[in-house]
Amino acid sequence: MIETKKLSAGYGKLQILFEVDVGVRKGEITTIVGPNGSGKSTFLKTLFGLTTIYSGKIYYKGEDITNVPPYQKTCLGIAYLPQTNNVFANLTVEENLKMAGYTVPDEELKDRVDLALSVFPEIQGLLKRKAGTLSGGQRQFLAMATALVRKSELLMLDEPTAQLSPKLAETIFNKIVELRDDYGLTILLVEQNAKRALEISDRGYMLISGRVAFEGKARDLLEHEKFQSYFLGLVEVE
Ligand SMILES: Nc1ncnc2c1ncn2[C@@H]1O[C@H](COP(=O)(O)OP(=O)(O)OP(=O)(O)O)[C@@H](O)[C@H]1O
Repeated sequence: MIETKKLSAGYGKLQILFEVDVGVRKGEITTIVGPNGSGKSTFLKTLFGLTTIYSGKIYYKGEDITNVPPYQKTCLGIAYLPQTNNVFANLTVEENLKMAGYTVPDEELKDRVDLALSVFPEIQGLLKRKAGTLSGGQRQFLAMATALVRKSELLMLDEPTAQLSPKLAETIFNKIVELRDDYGLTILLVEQNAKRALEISDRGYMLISGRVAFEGKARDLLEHEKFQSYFLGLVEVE
């Protein structure tokens, strides 16, 4: 679905990613884990076109989209949900949902909003509330719901469970699984809660200092000695 080939990128002259090869398969959940500052968020930003690319390529459905600007990527079906500022704070929940489908005819927009609300009933009673007044979890639900209204095919989520209670985080993980299983979305996830994220994932990548340290089936990664050691803090990963 989306694939990078030897992708090197950063901010201005500050290089963060070094020849990163990642492949995200259609209909799967792929998770990127790694220590703080290893470049996980930068990788998502780079895929969406928000950093400086020095070399390498990004392919989406086989097409080279390395130099395609963010708004066109949205039109291609790519949704990027950053950790914060992922909704319009000054608009109501309802306005956010309608904005996501502003090019869609009214009748169809209504169907899409109804569908999004059936997946995220948590925001059904909040339609007239300004999005800026929502809790972190409710805002995350709304952000994911707007991707459904837009009919995005690839959803890139940057730490969607950050600062949420364990119970709410679990609900978010369940929604992500639902989006894959019931709506066929392809998901690329960056998560601090690496263990739980890999448990719901098909494939995983570990990024260390801007390089892919290892990759594989999520289950294999969970059982990988290096991974276990790293996350249990038993040994240093080189
Ligand atoms: N806008 C920016 N300008 C310059 N440097 C940045 C910018 N954003 C991030 N960085 C730097 O890029 C490096 C990688 O950061 P990034 O946020 O991608 O890591 P991460 O793996 O997502 O970390 P975390 O788990 O802490 O969110 C860090 O050294 C960070 O300071």
